[in-house]
Amino acid sequence: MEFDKFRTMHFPRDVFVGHGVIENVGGVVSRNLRSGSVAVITGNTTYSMAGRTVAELIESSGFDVHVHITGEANTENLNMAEEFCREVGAGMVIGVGGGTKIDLAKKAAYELDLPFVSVPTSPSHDGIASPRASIKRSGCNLSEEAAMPVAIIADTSIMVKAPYRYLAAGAADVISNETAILDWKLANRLHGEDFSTSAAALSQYAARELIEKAHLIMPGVEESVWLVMKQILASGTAMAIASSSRPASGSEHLIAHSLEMLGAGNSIHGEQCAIGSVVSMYLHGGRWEELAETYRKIRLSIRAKDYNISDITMIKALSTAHRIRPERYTILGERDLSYSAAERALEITGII
Ligand SMILES: NC(=O)C1=CN([C@@H]2O[C@H](COP(=O)(O)OP(=O)(O)OC[C@H]3O[C@@H](n4cnc5c(N)ncnc54)[C@H](OP(=O)(O)O)[C@@H]3O)[C@@H](O)[C@H]2O)C=CC1
Ligand SMILES: O=C(CO)COP(=O)(O)O
Ligand SMILES: [Zn+2]
Repeated sequence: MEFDKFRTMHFPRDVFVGHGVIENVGGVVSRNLRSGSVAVITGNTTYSMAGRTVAELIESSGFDVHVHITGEANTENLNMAEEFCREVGAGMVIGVGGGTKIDLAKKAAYELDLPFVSVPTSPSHDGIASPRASIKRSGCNLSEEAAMPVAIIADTSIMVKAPYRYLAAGAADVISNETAILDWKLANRLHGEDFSTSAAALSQYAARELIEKAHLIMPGVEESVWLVMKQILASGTAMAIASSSRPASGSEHLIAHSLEMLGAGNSIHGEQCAIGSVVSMYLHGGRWEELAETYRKIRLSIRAKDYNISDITMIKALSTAHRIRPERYTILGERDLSYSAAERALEITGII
């Protein structure tokens, strides 16, 4: 019998995590830059937190470096980042910042076929170590294929300075893998969707580690950033194995995306995923109370009103979330949840 299964996976060749690892940036450039200059994509705040240091370290290693300061991850800023890389003759793109700067750099590098290096300054979600980028297109921010970092330099002494809320959100993004895996298994059982045992095991391991160690996730503690960052890396690797966000994105992410489109108040990605995972676990008939308790331990609210999300918006977001990515089957099914069923699920779980 002929064996015609194949899959291509891309992994980083260097991963540096911990105190002061930013010092490794010069070495990373010399190992990965074949020709041209280095383009550093960063933000206003993150330039002073880390972007400037990255540029100085690269320059003092003898390379030509150019800095581009940008804003949110939308198509306009992506086009400008690509244009900048072309103008400066970039042979490598380095993203220094939170999720938005990493995604712009990652997608620009992918479009220009250049090596990409991720220097996250905030542990806000697992996209900082994955081959996926979320570029806002027509109000939607589903992740899309992008460059896998050739190197990740996650300096915990910089990341601990980001507001604690981002650390809790990053942890929640990984913890919410619990429901993503249940959804993936369901899609495999009901529709024969391809399932990777290794990607699922890694993704679930990352979530379980953070659930078991939630009491150690605290504001202002570098060790907590280390703990979460390790599992962000594991979750990103699971997505690299699957060449898809499937191991880390199921119904809870559909609810998060649905909220983004309908009005997510002042919530950020990981907080939306936390809310989504609790109600989704309830719909799966699983231990949603364990998830709710874990989020309480890491000081992350799952109450919609704490983010200025109205009950009506929350109910509508849950009820219609399945429409967002119809090809990715989840517990939300293929029809809108009835208003009363969605309302009941959200009331029982304490979200509204
Ligand atoms: N690729 C993927 O798979 C995923 C991507 N996303 C996307 O990621 C984005 C959200 O990322 P997120 O990190 O929350 O948002 P931002 O990149 O906007 O960062 C949030 C804020 O934190 C600041 N900041 C970052 N690091 C530090 C630090 N060390 N100290 C002080 N301030 C800091 C940033 O400054 P500055 O102004 O300099 O940027 C910014 O003002 C969204 O676009 C979302 O769609 C979400 C999930 C998955
Ligand atoms: O946020 C992600 C994984 O945590 C990416 O998920 P999406 O592909 O649903 O955008
Ligand atoms: Zn996510």
